[in-house]
Amino acid sequence: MEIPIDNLWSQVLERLQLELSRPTFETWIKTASAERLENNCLVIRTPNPFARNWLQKYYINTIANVVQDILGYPVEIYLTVAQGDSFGSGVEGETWEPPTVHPVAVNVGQRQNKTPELNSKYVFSRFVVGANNRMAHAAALAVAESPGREFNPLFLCGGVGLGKTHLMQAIGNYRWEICPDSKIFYVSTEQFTNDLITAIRNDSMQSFREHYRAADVLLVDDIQFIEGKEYTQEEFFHTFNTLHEAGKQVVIASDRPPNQIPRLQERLSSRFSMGLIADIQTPDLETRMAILLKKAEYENIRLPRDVIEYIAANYTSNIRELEGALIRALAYVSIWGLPMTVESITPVLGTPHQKIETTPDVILSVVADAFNLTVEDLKGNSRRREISWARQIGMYLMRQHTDLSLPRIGEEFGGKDHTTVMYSCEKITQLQETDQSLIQTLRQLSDRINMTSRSQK
Ligand SMILES: Nc1ncnc2c1ncn2[C@@H]1O[C@H](COP(=O)(O)OP(=O)(O)OP(=O)(O)O)[C@@H](O)[C@H]1O
Repeated sequence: MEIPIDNLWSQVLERLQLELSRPTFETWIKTASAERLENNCLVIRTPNPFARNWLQKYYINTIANVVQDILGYPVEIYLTVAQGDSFGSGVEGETWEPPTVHPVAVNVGQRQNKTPELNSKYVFSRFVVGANNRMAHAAALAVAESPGREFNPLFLCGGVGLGKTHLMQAIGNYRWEICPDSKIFYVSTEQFTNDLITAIRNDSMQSFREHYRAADVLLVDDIQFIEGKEYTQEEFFHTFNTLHEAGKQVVIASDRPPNQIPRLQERLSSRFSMGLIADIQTPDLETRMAILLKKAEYENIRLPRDVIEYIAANYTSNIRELEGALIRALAYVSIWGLPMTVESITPVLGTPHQKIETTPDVILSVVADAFNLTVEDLKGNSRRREISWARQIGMYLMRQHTDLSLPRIGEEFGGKDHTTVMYSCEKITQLQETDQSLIQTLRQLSDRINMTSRSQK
């Protein structure tokens, strides 16, 4: 017999209250409610789109595990947004929808599990055209309208997070709109190499070649990673030639022009240059503001002009970071019920040196919570990999967020030596030079530390 929904939810709350820190529980879990349980799907209602996104990102697995424990069978969790959310955003009764993706038919050798997909948000209508990307945009549109003609290959190049993937996938999405049967293959260079290795290992080179050479439009991302990979270059050269000769479109994205990719075979470099090389520069202030406006428009949110200007002025070189800043600002004001003003969002977007007063306990509990550990784990002596990793991150964050000396931080972590703290801080600092996801994790943890500290004032 099915358990009544209210009963189920109160059991879930009881369990989560024990598992999660108080601020996390109060902010994200307590404000949500269970709506119905149907066909092994539990629908949970959240107060606003940001709470939904946050739960989706950080706590969906924890909730699913607890529900499974209680019910004795696995359920899928669907998150919806309550009518009339606290932003007055006009998003009414928004329901959870699975993201629309266009799966690309892939069947190379044994590889069935990884299906590259096009992001349905990466369309031309969502791309803001400015002086920095005008040519790349026009070329992409021309290719989308008549593939295999004028610009073949189209080689898009530009720095990190400036819209290469967006434009490239917009071509794919556009083609799909017009011609749903066309074979659009989007692949990262790394994936191409992995497919090749799998095909060699499984003795299925024939199907690997047939697969890639059947594309109507081949979109290859991050081609700079092909450097020095002789066999991948060889195979890609032949794939490219076959497609090009058959009048099929190839679009390539890279963080630099072909002639600056080291250890790239000359014949490939010259083929990459025989169509059009269109570069994307960093956007100017007006374009960055227009991007924020467009983003807000799609999210149904009204943003004051000075807020847009403030964010755009502070995030100049990477649009992914610009978007991230907007999302963080929105989450912050939503959670604390603040008005959307420059003053409200400064603490969360301010410079890293702007510290909100916090305590070691807050940092310990935020870090423990984020890694599904306990504060005792962080203070203990276990050398289990996940525990020492979380401990190193915790030490680094304590150094960043407080004025405590290295020995004092060591004490907070159960009496560790100051050299251990120093080593951890140096290691985490160094890793950030190459690890984007670590930077993001640290930023999210910093936000949570700031939010929690603010709530305890
Ligand atoms: N002109 C634009 N208008 C609207 N959104 C944009 C624009 N340029 C980039 N973006 C957004 O910025 C984010 C990063 O873009 P994208 O992933 O395409 O960058 P990229 O150049 O491929 O980065 P990487 O080098 O890391 O692969 C995406 O969310 C994208 O939608």
